[in-house]
Amino acid sequence: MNSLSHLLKESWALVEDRQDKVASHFYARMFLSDPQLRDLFPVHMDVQRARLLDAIVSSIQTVDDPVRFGEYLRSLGRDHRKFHTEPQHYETVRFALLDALRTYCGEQWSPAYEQAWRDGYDQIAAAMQRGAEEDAGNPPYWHAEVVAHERRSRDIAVFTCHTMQPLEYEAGQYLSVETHYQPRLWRPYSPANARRSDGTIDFHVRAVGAGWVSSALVRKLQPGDMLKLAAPMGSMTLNRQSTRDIVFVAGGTGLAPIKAMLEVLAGYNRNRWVNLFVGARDRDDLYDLETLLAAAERFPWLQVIPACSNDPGWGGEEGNISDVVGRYGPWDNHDVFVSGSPDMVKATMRTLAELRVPSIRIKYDAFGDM
Ligand SMILES: NC(=O)C1=CN([C@@H]2O[C@H](COP(=O)(O)OP(=O)(O)OC[C@H]3O[C@@H](n4cnc5c(N)ncnc54)[C@H](O)[C@@H]3O)[C@@H](O)[C@H]2O)C=CC1
Repeated sequence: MNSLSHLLKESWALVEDRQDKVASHFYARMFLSDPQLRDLFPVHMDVQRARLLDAIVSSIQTVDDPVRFGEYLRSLGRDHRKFHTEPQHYETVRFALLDALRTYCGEQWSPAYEQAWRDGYDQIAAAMQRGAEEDAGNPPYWHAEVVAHERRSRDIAVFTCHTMQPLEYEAGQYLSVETHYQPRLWRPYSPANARRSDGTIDFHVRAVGAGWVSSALVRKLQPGDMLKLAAPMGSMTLNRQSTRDIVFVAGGTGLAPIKAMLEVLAGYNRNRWVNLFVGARDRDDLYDLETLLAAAERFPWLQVIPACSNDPGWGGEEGNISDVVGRYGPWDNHDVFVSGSPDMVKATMRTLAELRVPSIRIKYDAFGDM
């Protein structure tokens, strides 16, 4: 660890257990110095409170690996164009961040910490601004009209929208979505299809307890509604050069990006065997099984293994998908893609480690509950 990242981690550890208070102070300072910034955030700040600070702190802590995170930060900068972020906003955030840290570290704050946070923040801000500049030819976000909406289970919906301008993304990536039912709350979802020439995109969404956006997308959204979609992010994409067989592991609506990659493979694959493991709580939640089984009939290289974790006797594999994939191994010579809740991803990574799958062959994009 170089000294910059050591100083950042050491100083963050001093306030980590009071991060709620650090966040409140940070937002208060930010809105005080630039009241117009308040308009960029949702009405109910409690939902948002942890997000921006979390993102900054975890980004800053990656400064010791600029190659790996450079692209991530640039895409974050592109994504932030949806907020109409201006260069002076980065200054305001920097001021508020340092003030919050200084206040909560108290006497333990030192000039070395101050310099480390300034340098770390400047590096991420510069990478994000570069990303935003490179994307200047695209709109800050895309308008899309909902053209179809279907409830597939108690709380899962599949809907299709049509973007007014072309939106380029790679199968496996995600983009943030905003609906007028929950203004200024952006949540990430993955297109569930390869890019189409007609500009339509499918999304799979489950309404989860506190997820206001996901609930609105499942329960209120209807054809004719408009959505905003921000720039694509994420690195869970296919490598066309690879000749290795593939294992896809999907938990719940984490199936969406995997289905998009499967569609891309359907266009060119001849000789890579593909095993698709799909986990759901019960039979009702296997909301796309018929389409997947039809694809397996059509493509001899595809095998679909569905499993239910909470539906004893449903007639197929039982248990968490992370365990089911382990029962079918070894997978040490495969490219593996994992998509689902953060806990599902973690459990699957443990199984894959036990099966000695090299981590360099595993791709995942973990993002929080939606
Ligand atoms: N909608 C989208 O476009 C995308 C969604 N996701 C994520 O996928 C997740 C989908 O959630 P739900 O549909 O509610 O899934 P869920 O909670 O119903 O879980 C589905 C299956 O995943 C496995 N699983 C869940 N928790 C596990 C654990 N702790 N250990 C091992 N296996 C576990 C089990 O096999 C379970 O049956 C969300 O967290 C979402 O953020 C990820 C990528 C894209």
